[in-house]
Amino acid sequence: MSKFPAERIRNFCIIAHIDHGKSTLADRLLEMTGAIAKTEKNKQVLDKLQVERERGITVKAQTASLFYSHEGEQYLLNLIDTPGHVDFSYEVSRSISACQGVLLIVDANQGIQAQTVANFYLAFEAQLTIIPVINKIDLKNADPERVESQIEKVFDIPREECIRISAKQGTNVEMVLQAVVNRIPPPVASIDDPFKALVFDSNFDHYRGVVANIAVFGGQVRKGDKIMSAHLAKTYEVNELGLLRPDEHPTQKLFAGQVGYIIAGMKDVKEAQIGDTLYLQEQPVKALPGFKPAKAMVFAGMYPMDQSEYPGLRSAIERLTLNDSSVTVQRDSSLALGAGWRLGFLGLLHMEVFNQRLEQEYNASVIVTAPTVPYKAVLSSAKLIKNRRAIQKNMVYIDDQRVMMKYLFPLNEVVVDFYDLLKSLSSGYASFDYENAGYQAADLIKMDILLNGRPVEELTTIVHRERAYPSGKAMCERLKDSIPRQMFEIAVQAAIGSKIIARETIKAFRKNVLAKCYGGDITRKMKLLKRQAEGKKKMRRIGNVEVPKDAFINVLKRKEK
Ligand SMILES: Nc1nc2c(ncn2[C@@H]2O[C@H](COP(=O)(O)OP(=O)(O)OP(=O)(O)O)[C@@H](O)[C@H]2O)c(=O)[nH]1
Repeated sequence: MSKFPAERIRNFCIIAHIDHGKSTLADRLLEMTGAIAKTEKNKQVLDKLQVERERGITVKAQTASLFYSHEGEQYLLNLIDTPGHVDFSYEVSRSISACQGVLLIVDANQGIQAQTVANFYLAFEAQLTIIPVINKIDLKNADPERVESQIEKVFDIPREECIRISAKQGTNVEMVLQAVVNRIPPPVASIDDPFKALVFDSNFDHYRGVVANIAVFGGQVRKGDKIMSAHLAKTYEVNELGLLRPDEHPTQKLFAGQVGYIIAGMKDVKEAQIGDTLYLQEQPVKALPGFKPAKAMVFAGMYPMDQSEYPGLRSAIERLTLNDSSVTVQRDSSLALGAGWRLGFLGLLHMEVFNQRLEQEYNASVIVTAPTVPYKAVLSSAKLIKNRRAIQKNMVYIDDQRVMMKYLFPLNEVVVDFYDLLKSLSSGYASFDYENAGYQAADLIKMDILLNGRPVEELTTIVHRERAYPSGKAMCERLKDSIPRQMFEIAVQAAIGSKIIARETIKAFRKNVLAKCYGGDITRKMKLLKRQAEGKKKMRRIGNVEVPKDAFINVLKRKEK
């Protein structure tokens, strides 16, 4: 690719509340600039992961470089599509650091939602140019007038700046491209400076090692150059580099202002830290500011199904955390489950997605324990503090139909199923976002779960004293439903210290899988026994009780989704 002057480069990301149409707009922009063909098959092309396609959500930010001709000049537009769900907002803040502007998409029917507000502030604080785009104007009950009023009121952006589009039908999408060129400033990056690039994302490829996504803030880099990373000060030779269109498109060089990928023989995942600065060996530079580390909100234990799978699972977790640096990892071990890790996530969906990616992309099978939130314990005898429930902080009317409320909540109340509950109570109309407000004193106690008298440490929870009885009862009931009957009776109990507060009994039952097999068809018998053995692999033995691995996470959910 020929050298592209920074004045004709625009770096922007698409941010929005979940389902407001980011990925659909990205598809249209890719089609209109010829990056992908216009076919039915090309839907949500930037959602590459299996988990994204299955769940219909974006979890990873993706980059695509587009060429766009405007008034006789060719522009290079670097687009980053970002996730909408609260649990992945870290991806959004990282993407923003590589951009000068954002397209803030708002659904013409739903209007401003919690994530619209949270993402707006991320962009606003980073002082990026914000282009409001009202999407889905083709919907029967679209009300772009109302949404424009909301944007004016909540974000103080004049309504004239809003672009009304239908990403699905392609209406006015050309106006979005023009606005990107006309309103977003080019990156401030000079080709005459020494090479300096920010690693804003990275991936592990089984064959080529680390593939780092970089934004070039100065100078240029070419294949064969010797580069160093500020973090470890190790030297690497650039093997390959290029643009993401959205697939890798190798080039000879990357220049100031460009966004692309680089492969430089980094074999160890620890070598490509997200937020690191790359520079030429002979031209050291001052490191770029990098990122504030993400703060884990939900913690859970992860263990291999079988201890022999420990090394494999360890490298899978290391590689996946390279791709998702917001996960924190600490080694841990448990009597029942053996050696494993304690992982920190930004939320429950984040945890589920990480688990699913481990299984799908790394073929790793794991046991996940019940999620918990961080507490600070004061070890003193009687310090009883008043219960603190949600406290309302403020309330703003966005218009006559919507109100934005701020509450102070115990995190424990929010992480497990608050989001699902809020959605179902409000028939899907309410949305929410949260940020850490620090620790608060509360009257909490430790509740154990016992199976035939033996405590299952993975299911120990910290609960509010007033909630202990109903929560113990509910956990016992759910465990009763998740543990299949076995050859002996099983007592499921919840206890506070030595006091039992709830109990359920699972009756004895002998499952004879051969019962229906009359006569002597040995191959059929073997098949049935094999299937039973496979089922058993998904179980963990605690004392003499076999517990399905899903039980560890299922018991904490109040309702099935
Ligand atoms: N009617 C209509 N539907 C749209 C339009 N744009 C997107 N949709 C639909 O809205 C749904 C969500 O669109 P996506 O593009 O996946 O939304 P997203 O914002 O990328 O979602 P996340 O990445 O999960 O946050 C899909 O069913 C789209 O087909 C539009 O202009 N009109």
